[in-house]
Parts: sequence; structure tokens; C-alpha cells
Amino acid sequence: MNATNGDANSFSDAAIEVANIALHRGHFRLDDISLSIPAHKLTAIVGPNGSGKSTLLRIIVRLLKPDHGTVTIQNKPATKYTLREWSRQITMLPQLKEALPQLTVRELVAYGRAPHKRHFQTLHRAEDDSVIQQMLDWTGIAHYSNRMLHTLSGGEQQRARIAMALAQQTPIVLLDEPTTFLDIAHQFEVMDMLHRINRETGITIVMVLHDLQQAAAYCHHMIALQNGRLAAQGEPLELLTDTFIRQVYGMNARIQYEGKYPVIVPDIPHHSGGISHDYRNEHFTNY
Ligand SMILES: Nc1ncnc2c1ncn2[C@@H]1O[C@H](COP(=O)(O)OP(=O)(O)OP(=O)(O)O)[C@@H](O)[C@H]1O
Repeated sequence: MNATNGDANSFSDAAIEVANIALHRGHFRLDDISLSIPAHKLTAIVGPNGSGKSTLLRIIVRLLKPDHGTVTIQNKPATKYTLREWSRQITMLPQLKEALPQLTVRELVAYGRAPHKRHFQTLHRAEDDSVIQQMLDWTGIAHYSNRMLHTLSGGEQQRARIAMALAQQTPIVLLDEPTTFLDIAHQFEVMDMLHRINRETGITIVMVLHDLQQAAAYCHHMIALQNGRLAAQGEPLELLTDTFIRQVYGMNARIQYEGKYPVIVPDIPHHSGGISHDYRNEHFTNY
């Protein structure tokens, strides 16, 4: 496998550098992670469920304090930023797990402007309004702006959340599973949108993704975790091999290409077990 250590992948223009991070949480241990995330690029963090991806993001944004190791953001130790500087430097959109607040789409996106307000300022400035409108436009939800969040579909809610994160206008944005709950067409729309925003604005975008095909097709850099350890980091199309899938996910598969788009073809056993023709027939004849 094209596994690498931190040194081989450190970038001269790194947005985020993580050195020798370790953290114990219950039965889980994030172990000696060193990695570098290039500035102005799209980076995917991948790995099996429970491998530590969200934990790593939470350490990077200072929501969790590691037992050991350091995080450096734009060449400055993360711990040296004041709260105000920090909120203008980096933002993270967590996984969509909890109920959304009773707000309209525009009100939610306006929350992203909070770090730009002066003390005791309650009203939006004209500049805030223009950023809010721009993010509504970028994410294609301007026509929903007065709708209550709970009336939106899962995909529309996800776009509203991404618009809120972008409205913070930080040079680094971390998104934990931004395509969750989206149908396949909307997944590609969101990936296209993030790709375009990255290209046009140079924002560093780091995403936890489960779809390795999308990670490889859209991202410039990929980091793979496995069981709390760094399994690999590097150029996604170089990393994505059948050996990588087997070693990181414990699954046999082949990688084929449709043009430049990698397609993972799982090795489904047809003789016994797996999703065989017989199983499907059995399933439908039961009704
Ligand atoms: N507060 C906590 N206390 C104890 N263990 C925790 C806590 N939070 C997370 N963990 C454990 O840490 C491990 C890593 O969790 P994490 O959410 O980082 O994984 P992940 O790679 O993002 O997973 P997924 O792809 O399923 O979202 C899991 O085994 C999880 O149960």
C-alpha cells in the first residue's frame, strides 16, 4: 500500500499540520497521527466507520484536546490563536445528527456571520447581508431562504448548513460528511459546488467522505484512517488501489476507470453468500 509517514507528505504551503497526535477515548485510541493538509485544495478524509475521522476533525478545530501532539494552522500553533482569530480562521460543519433549530434558511445562514459582528451588535450590516445572499446563491438555495428549516428535504437542509459554514468566510472549512442524506444526483451537485467554490475562491476545504470514488474524482489530496491510525495519505488516484481497499476496508474489489472517474467494483462471491441471484429471488417470493 502507498502508505506514507507525515514527512513524505508535508506541503510547503500547508493549511493544517498535525504532528504526533494521540488521544484515548473509552475503548478508542487515536494513535500517533501526523499529516499535512495542503492550502487552497480539496482534501478528503476517508476510512471505515469508527476509524477516528470525526475525532480527528474535532481535535483540529480545538473541540477536543489531544493527550499528545500538536496542530498547526497556517504556520501558527492552533493553541496560540485567540477565540476571535480562531473563528475567522477555521470552521467546521459537524455531521447532521441533531434536530435543526426553529429558524428560516436565511436565519441559519446568518449565524455564520457571528464571528464578524462587533460586541453587542445585533443587526446585520449591509456587508453581512451581501455575504448571506452570496452563500444562498452559491449553494442554490436562495429561493428557499424564507422557508423554515424543518420544511426542507434532507438535501436542502444540508445545503443550508453548508451555506452557513461558508458564510463564516474562513480560509479553512472542514465538513464532516457533507453528502450524507443526499441522493446520488444531489451528492454530485454538492461535490461540484464545493469543487467550484474551491477553484474560484481558493478556500481550503477538508471533507470526511465515505464515497471513495467521489473522494478520488474530486479531491486533490486524500488521508485514510484505519482503527485510529494513519493508513495512507497522498494523491487520491494514486492511493486508490485494490490493495488499499483490502488493507483499509478489509474488502476485495477492483478499481476500473470510466474516463478519469474511478469505479470500485466489489468482488461479490456468486457461488455462496453475497448478493446472489438466488437470494434476490427468495426475497421477492416471500411476499
Ligand atoms: N465521547 C466518546 N467517548 C468514548 N468513545 C468515543 C466518544 N466519541 C467517539 N468515540 C469512539 O471513538 C471512535 C471513533 O469515532 P469517530 O466518530 O471519530 O469515528 P468516524 O471515523 O468519524 O466514524 P463514522 O464514519 O462512523 O462517522 C468510535 O469507536 C467511537 O465509538
